[in-house]
Amino acid sequence: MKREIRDRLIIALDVETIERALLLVEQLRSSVGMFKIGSQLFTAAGPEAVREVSRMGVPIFLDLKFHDIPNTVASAAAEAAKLGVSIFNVHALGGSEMMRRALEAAQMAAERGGIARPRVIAVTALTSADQKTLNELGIAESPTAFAVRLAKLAAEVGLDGVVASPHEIRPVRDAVERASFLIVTPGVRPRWTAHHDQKRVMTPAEALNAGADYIVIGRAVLDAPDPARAVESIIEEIEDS
Ligand SMILES: O=c1ccn([C@@H]2O[C@H](COP(=O)(O)O)[C@@H](O)[C@H]2O)c(=O)[nH]1
Repeated sequence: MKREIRDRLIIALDVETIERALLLVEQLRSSVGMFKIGSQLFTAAGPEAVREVSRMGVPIFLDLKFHDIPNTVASAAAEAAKLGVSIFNVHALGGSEMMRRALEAAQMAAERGGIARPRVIAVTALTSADQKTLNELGIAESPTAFAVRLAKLAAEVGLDGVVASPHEIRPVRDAVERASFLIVTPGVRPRWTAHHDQKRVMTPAEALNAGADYIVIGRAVLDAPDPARAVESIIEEIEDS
């Protein structure tokens, strides 16, 4: 059971340098299943950050949330596949053609390179968004209805899953019949941390119990004086729940 929980933890390497990222990977690799490289590290250090972390032999979720015209996203998707990441994502708001082209391009690049295709997942409603945020954008639906609608679109296109807040896990599972549909869930907070800018939050245990395949954790671990100890505390909190 303990192994199973560890495998479902993704640590967000939201740091400024490759050196700090590699140190975190070294400290945490035996405690977590995957590492996420997002906008901060990728903008600071580029694809070399992905290559360096990859050299450490750990799976990577490339969280760049591609959202552009289909041709540009397809080209970026091919590059993501060539980097050998396990998962990358696009914004579902880019629409079905954009998502389909991303999937096809990743498939083709992986076949050409003789490597496994990364799983391609879609961001639904950002976990930092609440009803006010959606209203600002002219969206009257609740965050849950909005996220479920986008998840269904991603599933229809054939994507492998979604990024969804803890509050949308059960509704998405109910709406998408595919058992293998991956749900990756940020916006989780152990009992002992602040919510920061995250709005639709639950604890790690609640998110896993609701059916998340993976939970993503950043600041609760990155800001801790001892990141390895913070991960162990999170695992203990999950086991005690
Ligand atoms: O809807 C989303 C999509 C992605 N994220 C990313 O997950 C981590 C969460 O970090 P915390 O410090 O644990 O809040 C971060 O890299 C986000 O870019 C998200 O939070 N919500």
